[in-house]
Amino acid sequence: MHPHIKALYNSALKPSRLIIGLMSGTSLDGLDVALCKVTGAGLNTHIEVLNFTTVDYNDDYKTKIKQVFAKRECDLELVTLLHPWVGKLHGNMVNQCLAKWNINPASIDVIASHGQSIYHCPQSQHNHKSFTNGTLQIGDSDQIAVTTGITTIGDFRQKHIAAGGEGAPLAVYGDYLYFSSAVESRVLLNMGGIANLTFLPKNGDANGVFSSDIGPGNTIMDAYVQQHFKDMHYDDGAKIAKAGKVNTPLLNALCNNAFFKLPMPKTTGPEVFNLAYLNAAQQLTNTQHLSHEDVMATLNTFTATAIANALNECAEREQNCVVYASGGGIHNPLLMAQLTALCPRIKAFKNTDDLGINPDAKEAVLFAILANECLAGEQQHLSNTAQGIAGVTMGKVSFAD
Ligand SMILES: Nc1ncnc2c1ncn2[C@@H]1O[C@H](COP(=O)(O)OP(=O)(O)OP(=O)(O)O)[C@@H](O)[C@H]1O
Ligand SMILES: CC(=O)N[C@H]1[C@@H]2OC[C@@H](O2)[C@@H](O)[C@@H]1O[C@H](C)C(=O)O
Repeated sequence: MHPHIKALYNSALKPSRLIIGLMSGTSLDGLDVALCKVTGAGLNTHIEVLNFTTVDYNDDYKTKIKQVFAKRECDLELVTLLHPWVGKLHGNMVNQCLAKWNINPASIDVIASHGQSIYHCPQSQHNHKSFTNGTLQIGDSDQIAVTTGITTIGDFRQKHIAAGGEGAPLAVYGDYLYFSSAVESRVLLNMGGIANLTFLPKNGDANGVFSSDIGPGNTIMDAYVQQHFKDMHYDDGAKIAKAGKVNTPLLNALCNNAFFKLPMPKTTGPEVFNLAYLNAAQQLTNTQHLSHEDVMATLNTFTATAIANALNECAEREQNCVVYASGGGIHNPLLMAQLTALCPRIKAFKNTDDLGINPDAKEAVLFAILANECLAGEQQHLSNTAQGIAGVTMGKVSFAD
């Protein structure tokens, strides 16, 4: 037997494994690195996050990725070069974290790497009759494995697509295994660049479970701030939005998009919700003259409205749903206040902290769970074609040498 296969086999047999989850989201703020002790598998999974950090990206990374990010047309040579370059960078970032945490790389069973999404196009979004769904993540796992010396499982989304899914949201698998409750109906709400939710009705009935993107999270607000406010990446504490007034015609135009009319589950991305989307809505409503504060106030309310509509749909399906939020949006006080006001039928708004997972680390932890399932899961517990949940094991294995 190849020694790497033997090592993986031994890892799979252990009662618990050390797995580093890596997530690089659509906000391009940094690489989330979560060192997890994962015990068991399937519905008996237990997670302890031993260390978590976000390694900030420098301007060079952001500039390079933005040249190809969510762009229908771009330099294919640059995409080809970025794939190994991002992988190597992520590998180096893991090495830095391990050194800082004083952890021997040999003690890590595997790295679980999401990579950097650069384009996402479900069938509902592209106009090619001869294609189904597509998504592309760069940051080659072979580079991470060779750079760190640690076996790396990556490229999770392609199997989902191969099995008929849209390649996202994958959160549903980990959310179901880790957060479902027999006594409480839960909605796991993540507000990163794009907002998504997982609906977990109480009683553990897997047939009612689904996960869906629901609209922009921070993506348009971030893009607007970056375009108009020098050296700012986002609207810290919603200070800009709080100083403005919502423009109703612009808000209505922003809310008028085919994506919002599709039933859940569905996926989207910054390919749709971007500055061009805002510009088109401003032109339509003749609101190009608005102050930056008024635009940000309107964008904040647009984001809250789209999220609230989806949460209210969940509240109609199950009474007394409790929302457990995660992602950078939880740090936006205006967004959170609007959500609470717009969702009177949601029993309570909490953070995943209340369930033992740091809300900023949640997505990186989810990929650690997916890698754990790839390695030690005995079978796929969740499968529901009608809800876009492919009953497959995801992830590709890269060895260090
Ligand atoms: N103090 C704060 N005030 C307002 N907004 C904040 C604050 N802190 C973080 N955010 C928002 O959270 C964003 C980062 O969120 P997060 O790291 O969850 O995104 P991501 O993982 O890249 O996204 P995705 O889940 O779509 O892949 C920031 O760009 C910003 O918009
Ligand atoms: C293609 C892609 O990277 N999609 C991300 C993005 O960020 C949030 C939302 O859009 C979600 O669909 C997905 O990530 C999470 C981790 C998921 O798959 O569950």
